[in-house]
Amino acid sequence: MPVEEFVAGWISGALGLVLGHPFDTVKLLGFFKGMSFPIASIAVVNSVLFGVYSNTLLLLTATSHQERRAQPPSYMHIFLAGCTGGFLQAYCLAPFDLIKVRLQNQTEPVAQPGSTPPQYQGPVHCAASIFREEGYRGLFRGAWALMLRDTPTMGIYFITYEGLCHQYTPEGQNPSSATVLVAGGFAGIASWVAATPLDVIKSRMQMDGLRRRVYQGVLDCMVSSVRQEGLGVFFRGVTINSARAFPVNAVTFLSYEYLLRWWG
Ligand SMILES: C[N+](C)(C)CCCC[C@H](N)C(=O)O
Repeated sequence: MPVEEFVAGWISGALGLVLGHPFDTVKLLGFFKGMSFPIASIAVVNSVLFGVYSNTLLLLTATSHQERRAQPPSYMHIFLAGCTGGFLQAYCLAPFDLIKVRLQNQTEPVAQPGSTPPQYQGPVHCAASIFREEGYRGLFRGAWALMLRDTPTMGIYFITYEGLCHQYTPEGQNPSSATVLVAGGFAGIASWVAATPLDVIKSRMQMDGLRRRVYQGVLDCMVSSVRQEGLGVFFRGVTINSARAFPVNAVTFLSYEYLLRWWG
């Protein structure tokens, strides 16, 4: 099994993440400041995404990453490989994302003298507390919504990227850096716009269970959110998600492409 894609996915994901971090922190007005935890989690998650995507394409089309420029796979195959990558990465992402959301939603200031300390002191403490209070399954709270969010939208992600690269690149050549940046940026926006409704639901499910369980499941969470707040609830955060998605995914795809060209 070719491993370059896993490594390239890891490094490129980390670079994109460094760029997107300020947006991510603003998004929930939280104080998720440390970089080491997100870097560690993106290492796993992005390498699973790109590694599984590329190896699924290899299975479906019997072409390696290098051969695919000359023999481009069909959009159906790209979509299926993207969905497979998205599904598996969502499973790996679930506990990390849960911890991120729980930490970002803590509004108490960090350890001020005299005040009650925040419930979670950091990522490791947060993971341990969830495990203690909500069990192993607690670490996967919201995982279903996350899989529903990422499976189709990672298909959209790769289709947009490959489609735009194909459109602006002469037959058989590698796309230029500018093309990769723009195609990557728009791939990020397209998939985030499509993912935002389930992103909202996912975050609510992840916050549920802290005190009293409010939602019975994904569907119940959707229905009661729409009843209380109207359909607009599904677009909450779509602007900030898109603003973040462009630079993050432009850099992610650029470094991914260049690392693979460099090694291949
Ligand atoms: C599928 N979904 C839209 C959720 C994400 C697509 C892009 C993933 C990228 N690591 C990022 O953080 O932007």
